[in-house]
Amino acid sequence: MTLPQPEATAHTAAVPGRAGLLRRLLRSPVAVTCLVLLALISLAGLFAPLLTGQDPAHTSLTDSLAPMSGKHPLGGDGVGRDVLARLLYGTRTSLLGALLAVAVALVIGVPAGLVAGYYRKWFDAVSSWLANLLMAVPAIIVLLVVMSAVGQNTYIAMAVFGVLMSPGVFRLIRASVISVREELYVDAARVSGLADPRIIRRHILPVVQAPTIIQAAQMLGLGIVIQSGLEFLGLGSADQASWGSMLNDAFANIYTKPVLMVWPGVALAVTVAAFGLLGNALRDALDGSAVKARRPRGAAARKRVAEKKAPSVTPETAGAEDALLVLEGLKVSYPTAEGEKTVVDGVSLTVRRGEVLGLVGESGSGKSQTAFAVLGLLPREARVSSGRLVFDGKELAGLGRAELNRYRGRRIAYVPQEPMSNLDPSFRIGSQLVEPVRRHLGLSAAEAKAKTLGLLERVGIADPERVFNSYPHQISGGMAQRVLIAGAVSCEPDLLIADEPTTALDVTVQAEVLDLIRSLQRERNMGVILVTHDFGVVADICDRVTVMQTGAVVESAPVRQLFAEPRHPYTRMLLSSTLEDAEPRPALGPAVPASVATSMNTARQEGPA
Ligand SMILES: Nc1ncnc2c1ncn2[C@@H]1O[C@H](COP(=O)(O)OP(=O)(O)OP(=O)(O)O)[C@@H](O)[C@H]1O
Repeated sequence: MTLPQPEATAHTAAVPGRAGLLRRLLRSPVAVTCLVLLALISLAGLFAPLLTGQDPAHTSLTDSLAPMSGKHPLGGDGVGRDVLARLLYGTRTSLLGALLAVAVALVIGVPAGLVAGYYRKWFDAVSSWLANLLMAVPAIIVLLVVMSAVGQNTYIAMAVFGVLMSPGVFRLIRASVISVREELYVDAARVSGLADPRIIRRHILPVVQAPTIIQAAQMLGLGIVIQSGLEFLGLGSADQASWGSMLNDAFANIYTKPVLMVWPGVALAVTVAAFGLLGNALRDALDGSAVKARRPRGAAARKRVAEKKAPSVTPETAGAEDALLVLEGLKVSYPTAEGEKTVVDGVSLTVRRGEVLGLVGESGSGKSQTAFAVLGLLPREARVSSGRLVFDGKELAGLGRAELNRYRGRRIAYVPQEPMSNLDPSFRIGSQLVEPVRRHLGLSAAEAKAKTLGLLERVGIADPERVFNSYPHQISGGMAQRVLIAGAVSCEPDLLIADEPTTALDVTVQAEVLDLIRSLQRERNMGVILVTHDFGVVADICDRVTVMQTGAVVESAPVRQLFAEPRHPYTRMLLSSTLEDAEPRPALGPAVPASVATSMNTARQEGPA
């Protein structure tokens, strides 16, 4: 069945890619000026032997403080060395020294920040402690000690300075990774079974590259200043021309020939300012291209039901013969300042093949936490214990991430609440859908594309080719949810977990998306866990319902039975607040009584529970 597609394309603007970034950068006069200046300075250093025939280290007492002449276009310094030659060759020393320091800082800081931010745990604790320690050490003292130990070698000093700058890079990268690893599209990538290195390469690195480039530009300027400072203090290599050593010589002759200060001073000021301003221009150009607003997952619990908890009614027990998923005694808690807070308390449920299980309860009752526990997606700080978590006869509790990835995406799929946040804004939809298909089903690129286009058509997208080539911001929310449903069923999963899949959509699109999930479920005989707080949705498509209150299951029953005879006071309270005055009628057909579904749809549209 191909569904109608009422939702229109939201935007048609192109996503700014690398070419877009360069274009924007080149539109900034400041950036262009800085780039031109830095290119000229670099070329001057590179082609120094062609630009001057003088040896920068050659001293001649007769040329001491010589005025400008054909032989010495910028004159001679205190010991008769050619100032122009020293300026040109000094460019090499300054730029190479700064580049070395930045390279060392990035080589240490970037991988350490990535690992600490992504994996956290002991590595994060140890590396953060080391970073704090290094930042507390006064850099100049360390450099002086190193130079007195290893001799006056500028490059060794700059490599050590790179080590001292690495904590800054580490902190920046770690903070960027932590903010992006909680993004829903990163969770979605995990759920689709992608391995960590791939997630880091595709979803994390593109986000951290912008701050890294900006930081590198700033550090280059700083590196040049520090390197010149050391040379000015006379701590550099004596036989090496550098802007710092030129300043040192100029300072010694400041009263007799003050102009000697001008050349290295101008070179230093222009280069450092160009790096700083280029960093700012890069930041401006990148602004807005990283669409990374962090969205909180799940809503905070709203008002608690005043009603005292009654004992649970027909709690779910395992053991159904055709059980696809058996969860027993799941407990999830979080450490808080007031002690441990239990948010899921002994939840048991069973999903059979081809069955849609509705998981209902008010906001904060623990539905999403239960679903995330099955998916292995709970935050690291969560303490999880469960008697059993058995999927298709295999115990999943305690499996490592790599083993879990054999199930996630391939056999257990996930449809999230907020479709847009689950698509990475920097990649085309096609590439996001094709990758898990290729990985899990081992298809070639062409086969995976053909399959994906077929799926997009199947989920009711009228122009699959266009959507395949679009970026997420170019499609509507309803279309994005169809895309995610296509992605979820692409590897033919046995179990689909849909966490409030229609909450973020408008009412007309909600019904279509529910229809789609139901028809795909029947077509593929999938087990489905549908997390919702909406009894109308339950009535529409569920076979059985499990009701949760404050982290525990209070009632579990076939859907018709639950609507006809709700036994737990909490279920009755939820139903009455949903149905208002509507009377549930006895069953009319094989699924939920049509009248119940209709009345509840009406209630749902008129006012939510
Ligand atoms: N990282 C966390 N740390 C502490 N408590 C948390 C954390 N994540 C969720 N919780 C708490 O767990 C409880 C259950 O949350 P959950 O998201 O499962 O509720 P829900 O029933 O799905 O509600 P909703 O429909 O609003 O999403 C809530 O009280 C929530 O505040």
